Amino acid sequence: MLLDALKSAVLEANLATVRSGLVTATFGNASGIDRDSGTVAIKPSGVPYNEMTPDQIVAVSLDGALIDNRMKPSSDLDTHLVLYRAFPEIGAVIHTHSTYATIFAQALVPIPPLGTTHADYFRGAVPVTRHLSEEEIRDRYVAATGDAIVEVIGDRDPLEVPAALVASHGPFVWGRTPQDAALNALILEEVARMAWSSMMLRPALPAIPDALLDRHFLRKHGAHATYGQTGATR
Ligand SMILES: O=C(CO)[C@@H](O)[C@@H](O)COP(=O)(O)O
Repeated sequence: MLLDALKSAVLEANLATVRSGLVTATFGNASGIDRDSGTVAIKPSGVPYNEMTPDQIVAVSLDGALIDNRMKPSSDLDTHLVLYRAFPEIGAVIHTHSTYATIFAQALVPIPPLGTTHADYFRGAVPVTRHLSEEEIRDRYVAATGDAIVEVIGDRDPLEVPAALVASHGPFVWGRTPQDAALNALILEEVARMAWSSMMLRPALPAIPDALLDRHFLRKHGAHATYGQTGATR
């Protein structure tokens, strides 16, 4: 993908998080990667979304070297880079402080799969990371945040659980494309809100048959599906 096209797609994903009500002020950040060149494009740090332009999107290499240095890259850059290096399947990463997902992150509670809406996008609970050690916080906070996400996803397919809640911080979400990641970030907030409300309505919730959850996920993302807005292509 040409760098200009990648920057435009990344800008659009950043603006989609605003339109979806997932970010306020300058919180959050979206990035995308062109796997052929190993170029990552990410939101500039601290720039108000309503003033953001494609040429302000910052390009860096997968090891973090600035390709163009007109703007300072997002302060969460190293988290995004850790995820791109660990998950070669993904093409975009989005971080938000969306309200309900952040409630679960602050409460250190995974988002449970309480319904088929969840199952359509996330295979199983959306996990919460561990807290970072004092040394990690002091010496390599942003990169260690990415390490904790990779650890909590473990050996699962990152495209089957395209999100994790960073303990006491907020969600990081990903997908095959910036558009896919923006949709996953929106759905994550929706299922977090549904789960929180269901848990308030009925604290002792009945279990859902795994067969129902699996059917919904595989129906949308079966082994030969194309992820993203268009859903399964089977
Ligand atoms: O996670 C946080 C702050 O906790 C960041 O998303 C937020 O400050 C946005 O920083 P950037 O503008 O991307 O550097």
